[in-house]
Amino acid sequence: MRYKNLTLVGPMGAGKSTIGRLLARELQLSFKDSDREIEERTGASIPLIFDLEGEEGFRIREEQVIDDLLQERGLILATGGGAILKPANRKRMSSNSTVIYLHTSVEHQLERTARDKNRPLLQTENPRKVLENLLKIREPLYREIADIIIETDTRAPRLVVQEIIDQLTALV
Ligand SMILES: Nc1ncnc2c1ncn2[C@@H]1O[C@H](COP(=O)(O)OP(=O)(O)O)[C@@H](O)[C@H]1O
Ligand SMILES: O=C(O)C1=C[C@@H](OP(=O)(O)O)[C@@H](O)[C@H](O)C1
Ligand SMILES: [Mg+2]
Repeated sequence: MRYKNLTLVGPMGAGKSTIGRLLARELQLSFKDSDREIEERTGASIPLIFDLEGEEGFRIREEQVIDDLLQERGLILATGGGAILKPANRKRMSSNSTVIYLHTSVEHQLERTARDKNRPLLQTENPRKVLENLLKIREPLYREIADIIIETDTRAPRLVVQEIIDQLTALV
């Protein structure tokens, strides 16, 4: 195993879930998505968890899942866009993985999330404003923990994967 764990961070629509799966296939590593893991453990969808427990309840579950999953080795972990908010998560990601920030403009985030109703924070009148406001708070945190930053606006998923592999190879 050349790599320790790899964690993908970035805003909604950055492609964390999509790229993580492709990258895991390419590197023959196992793949986990923290949102899917929460859904499997609870038997509830992300929107239902937000309805029943609020964002705060969801964040507690997310922290537990990230802590558990990053105990492993050789894992590719796609996180949710807000996972970097908790200092404990940032610490766990930094110490137990190489962190890859998938950078994406709000314009592309909007395009990529428009048809998907499974992101409770975007079920509003003005998702653009929500994404802009979230990015103001979160962008410095993504940058703070990133070992590698990958631009995704100009690359199809396959090329994002290739760029990640190129940058990882340059790191070691
Ligand atoms: N680099 C890319 N170029 C074009 N579309 C993409 C890219 N990355 C992801 N997508 C598409 O955007 C949508 C959201 O991707 P997803 O992996 O769910 O993002 P995230 O997990 O970061 O919220 C999906 O339909 C996916 O196919
Ligand atoms: O940005 C966020 O706060 C969230 C992002 C979502 O994951 P994706 O980034 O994979 O869409 C999911 O964790 C939840 O809806 C909250
Ligand atoms: Mg995702």
